[in-house]
Amino acid sequence: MTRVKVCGVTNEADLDAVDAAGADAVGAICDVPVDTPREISREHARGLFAAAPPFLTTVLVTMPDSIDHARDLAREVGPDVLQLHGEFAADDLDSLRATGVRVVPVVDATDLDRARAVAPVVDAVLVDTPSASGAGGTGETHDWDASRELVEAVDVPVVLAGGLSPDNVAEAVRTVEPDGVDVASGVEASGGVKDHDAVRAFVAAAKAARGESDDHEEALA
Ligand SMILES: O=C(O)c1ccccc1NCC(=O)[C@H](O)[C@H](O)COP(=O)(O)O
Repeated sequence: MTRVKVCGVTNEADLDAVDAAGADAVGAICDVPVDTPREISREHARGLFAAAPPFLTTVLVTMPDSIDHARDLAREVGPDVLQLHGEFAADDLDSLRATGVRVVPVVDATDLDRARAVAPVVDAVLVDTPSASGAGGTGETHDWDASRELVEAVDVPVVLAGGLSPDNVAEAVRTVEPDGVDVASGVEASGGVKDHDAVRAFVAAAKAARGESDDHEEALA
C-alpha cells in the first residue's frame, strides 16, 4: 500500500480533511529560511500536532542550521517524524534519531552516494525537487526514472515528492514504486490553504495506482 503524506498544513480544518481523506501522514513546516505561505510558528505546529488523531503520523518539516537546532525544534513541537532539508552527515542524523524522533532526510534523486550513506541510520528518505536553496514546495517534478533507481539502490523506505497532484500521482507511483508519496502545493486552493476535494482525489489516486483495494476509498465515493 502506498503511504500518503500531505504537507504544509496550516490550520485544523485542513488537518481534519487530510485525515478524513485517508492520508497516513500530515506535515507542518517550521523554521525555514525561505518565504513560503506554508510556514507556521513552532507553537502553532505544536497545537496542530496535538490535535491530530492517534493514527495520523505527524511530520515536522524544517531546514535547520544545525543538528542542535533540529533537536530543539523536535523537543518543542513534538512530532512523530522530523523531515530535514539540508546536507546533514550520517553521524548527525544518527545522533538526532537517538533522541527518539524518527528522521527522514531529503535527498536528491541523482545523488545515490548520499542516499546510500544516510540510509542505514534513518527511517526513510524523501526524494524531492528542491529549489536552489534546498527548500521544497516547488511544485516541480523531476526525473522519475532517477527516483526509481534510487528506490532500487537503498534498503530503506523512499517517499516521492515534487510537483505531484491528483492528475499525475498515479503515473508517478507506477513509475517510481515508492513506499510513499508527498504533496504540498498540488492540493492547495491558495497558498497555505488546502483544497479538500483535491486532497481526497490525491489520496484516492495514490492508493489506487497499484491496484490496491481500499475500503476507505469506496466509502468516500
Ligand atoms: O512547502 C514548502 O513551502 C517548503 C519550504 C521549505 C522546505 C520544505 C517545504 N516543503 C516540504 C514538503 O514536504 C513538500 O511536500 C514537498 O517539498 C513537495 O512540495 P510540492 O512540490 O509543492 O508538492
